[in-house]
Amino acid sequence: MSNAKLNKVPAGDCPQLDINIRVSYQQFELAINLPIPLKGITGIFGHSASGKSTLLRAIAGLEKTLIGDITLTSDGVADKALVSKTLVNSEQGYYLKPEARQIGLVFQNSRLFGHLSVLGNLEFSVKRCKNRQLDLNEVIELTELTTLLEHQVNQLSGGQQQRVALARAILAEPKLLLLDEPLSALDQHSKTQLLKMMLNIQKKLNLPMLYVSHSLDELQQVCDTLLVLAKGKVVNFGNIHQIIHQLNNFDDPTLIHQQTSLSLPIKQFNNGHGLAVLALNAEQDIYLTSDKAFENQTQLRCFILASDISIALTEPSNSSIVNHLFGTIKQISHRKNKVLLTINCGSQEFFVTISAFSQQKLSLNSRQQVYLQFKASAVRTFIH
Ligand SMILES: Nc1ncnc2c1ncn2[C@@H]1O[C@H](COP(=O)(O)OP(=O)(O)OP(=O)(O)O)[C@@H](O)[C@H]1O
Repeated sequence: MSNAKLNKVPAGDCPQLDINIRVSYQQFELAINLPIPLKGITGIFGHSASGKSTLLRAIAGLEKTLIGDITLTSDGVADKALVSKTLVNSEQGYYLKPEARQIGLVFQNSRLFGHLSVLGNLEFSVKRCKNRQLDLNEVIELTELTTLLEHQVNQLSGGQQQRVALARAILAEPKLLLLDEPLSALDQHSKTQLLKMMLNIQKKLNLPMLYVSHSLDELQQVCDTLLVLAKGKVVNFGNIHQIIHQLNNFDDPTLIHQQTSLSLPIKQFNNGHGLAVLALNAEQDIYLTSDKAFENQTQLRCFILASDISIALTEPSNSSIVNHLFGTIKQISHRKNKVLLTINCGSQEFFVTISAFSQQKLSLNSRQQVYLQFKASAVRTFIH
């Protein structure tokens, strides 16, 4: 048991997962060497068969052929100081069993106990949890299951079942929660409800989550950090907005829609004309269609598709388009008959696609000063 011994690491550091592994199948190899700071919700994104689920399974202890090591550094139970725990170290022949890892899992189709009620499923999880700290009623409230407790789980909708799966995973009091496409079988309303719930649970319980999805749209709503996989390898890892901007120039044009991804402070919920105002920087604002839901927030996550922004050489004055930003072209990248412009508006980068024809017509060059224009309706937000 020497590897399971809890080695204290200096307090003040953040919880972290240190991964240095290889998982080999006949046609596929996952090779990851990466420390993942466990802050908030980390998205794991990539095409189908890029290795996202294999990575989660390796962390959970479900990949027996794994070579390498994984260490989880998290809060201790007694004094909250950080402690590191080896989950696997193949060189030393050490594999901690999945149930001893303190890692929760929610899948696309989480298998609940069909013969038990919602409450029965939750109580089962409570009974198995040692050193219980969480209050069952608090978790029931967080997952909005109060009115469903007596229902049989096989009579619930997909969204309701996923909420039970989430509650059950949380009640095991994991140090880390792994979510593998938990929303993919749900309708839009249930997706939005669950995303809001995940965010709330993450904050209230300070529970780090790794969230696998092939939908960037879902990840953008809740994740602070993004890990991108391609063919079993890490392509990018870091702040979600920066990573999305790096992916704009990625070789594979099918991975994302090229865009500017932003989190900005709300200056005004409604300017009296149905538009909300976001502060881009000291000099420039962004206008977007106002929504009542903005009133509870101080910061807004939003994105603008590169194809929704156009370029003018002089400031447009006789236009119905409300957003005119002044910027300097930083980079011009050609792809077939399209051109991707990276434009600095203050310290914020914007991404704009125009035709090669337009670029020639305007004789655009790097370091040239231009105006970006886009409608209020082109600023897409995530409303919870
Ligand atoms: N048990 C296994 N035996 C052989 N090959 C496997 C096994 N499990 C996964 N693979 C292969 O590993 C690759 C990565 O699979 P994985 O499920 O991790 O991808 P993914 O990114 O999660 O894909 P998706 O988004 O479609 O769920 C695939 O090519 C898959 O066929």
